[in-house]
Amino acid sequence: MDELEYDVVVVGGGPAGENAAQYAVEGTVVDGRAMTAAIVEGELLGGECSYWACIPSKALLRPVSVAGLTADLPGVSTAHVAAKALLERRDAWVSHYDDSGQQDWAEGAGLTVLRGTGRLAGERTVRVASADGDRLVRARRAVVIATGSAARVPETYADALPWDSRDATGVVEVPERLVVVGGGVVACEAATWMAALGSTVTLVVRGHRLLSRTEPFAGEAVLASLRERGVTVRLGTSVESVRRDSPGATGTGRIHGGTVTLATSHGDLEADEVLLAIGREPRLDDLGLSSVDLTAEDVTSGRLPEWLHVVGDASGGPPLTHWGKHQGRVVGARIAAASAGEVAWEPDREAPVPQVVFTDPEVASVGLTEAEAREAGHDVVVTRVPTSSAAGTGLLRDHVVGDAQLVVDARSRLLLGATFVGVEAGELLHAATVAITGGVPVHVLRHAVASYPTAAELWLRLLEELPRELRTPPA
Ligand SMILES: Cc1cc2nc3c(=O)[nH]c(=O)nc-3n(C[C@H](O)[C@H](O)[C@H](O)COP(=O)(O)OP(=O)(O)OC[C@H]3O[C@@H](n4cnc5c(N)ncnc54)[C@H](O)[C@@H]3O)c2cc1C
Ligand SMILES: NC(=O)c1ccc[n+]([C@@H]2O[C@H](COP(=O)([O-])OP(=O)(O)OC[C@H]3O[C@@H](n4cnc5c(N)ncnc54)[C@H](O)[C@@H]3O)[C@@H](O)[C@H]2O)c1
Repeated sequence: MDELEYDVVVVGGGPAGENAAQYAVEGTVVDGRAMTAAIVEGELLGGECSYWACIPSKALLRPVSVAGLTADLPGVSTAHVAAKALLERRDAWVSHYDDSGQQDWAEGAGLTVLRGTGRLAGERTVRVASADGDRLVRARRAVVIATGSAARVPETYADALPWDSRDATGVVEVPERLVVVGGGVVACEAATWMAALGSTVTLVVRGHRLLSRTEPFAGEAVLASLRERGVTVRLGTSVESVRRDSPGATGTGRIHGGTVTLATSHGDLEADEVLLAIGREPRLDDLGLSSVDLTAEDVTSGRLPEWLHVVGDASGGPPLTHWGKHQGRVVGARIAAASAGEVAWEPDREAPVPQVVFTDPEVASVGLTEAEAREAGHDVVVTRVPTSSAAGTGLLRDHVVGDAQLVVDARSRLLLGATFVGVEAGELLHAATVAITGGVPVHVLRHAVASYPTAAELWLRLLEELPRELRTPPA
């Protein structure tokens, strides 16, 4: 069997793994020699994000959102979604599922790409299996697990071959009637683009609200908007069994067989396809963890030997590309510093996790919700204003929906969390992330002047709503 050796071996070439490898080797010279790293990738370099998740979903959603905007903006003619052109835009953004551009990037960054499936085969050792045979790859310094996550498919659904998020982002055949199970991010975003492509969408949600990890007002705004665009949303509804006529593995994005019948707690539903969007799980099975006496739980709880690291969705942390990339940069820098006998600098304050849900209206949040902050024992002050309350947001379209909210700790005067719903929500969020990361007290934040008339003036509205005693420095 061929044997290879690198300083760092990263298993999984998604955004998290790519960043870990890049930061480990970038400019790092040890004993007069540049650090080397290999990325082991079993499918497409660039990972789920580039081909089946963030990129195709946002390529599909942006024109839908712009078309909605033109219908609400006098002075321009109203645009309509053209399904074929929309799917072509998606295909262009996923480079027609060809990763040669990513391969070029990796080589340019000095990284070696090993094609095949990686499994741990003892300490600092990865066995890479491919059609050309197996290779044993040894890591002089570190191995990084960056294998991402896979959609959850419970037994109840398995025989019906439901769509998962890969089918929804890679849609080729648009089902006439689509049932989406789940009320989270994938469900809300996919319902938006599938309805725009012409499906009659029914969202079946087990809980009593959408986007349950965000502030209730955010889920309510998305619920109203989905209903307005013709999506039927059934809250508090559980799926008890699923039956399908002649299921068939027809390929990603194609309808997987005949009519699907879902028996729910509120009666039967029939559809041409069912999209399962009920969460994801770290991809840690079949990774050879037992060869180093570890379990999947050891990995997700961080109980790892010093030579082994985990980043991205595989870590069990927030399954978001930017978070996985951040973990990748931190771990890569730690490996680089340790190789040089140094310790990488890291801030004391834990970085907050931002997220933008690209529904229309957008939902953007960072840090703690009001409920989470109270549960954590903070002395909480909440300030909330309509998103329409700044001239800069009002100018952007005729009907500005949604609210913006800050959650502040009254004792420290620090921002604990922020939620923006509506126009420019995703862009308004970063100021909150900066304020939390930098520990900027709200009485100082009031002096960060936003230009008139931009959406950022919403910050002024929010900070003006704070109680007077929080608007000036403590005596
Ligand atoms: C529909 C959808 C939309 C999303 N939209 C967003 C968004 O807008 N913004 C956002 O921040 N996040 C979004 N996410 C989440 C985002 O896709 C993930 O958080 C991100 O892809 C995780 O990156 P990763 O590198 O950890 O894993 P992945 O991107 O999953 O990459 C892991 C890589 O490892 C490879 N691999 C796995 N096992 C092995 C093995 N044993 N050997 C070799 N290779 C292996 C896989 O082939 C894959 O290429 C979305 C997710 C979905 C499902
Ligand atoms: N814009 C973005 O940042 C973006 C977009 C898409 C996905 N993502 C990431 O991908 C991850 C996965 O997304 P997701 O929507 O699949 O998961 P999610 O965790 O956001 O939502 C899952 C939903 O399914 C429900 N659910 C769980 N088990 C169920 C069951 N057995 N039956 C019925 N309902 C059930 C949950 O209550 C929840 O409403 C998210 O956590 C998110 O971080 C991010």
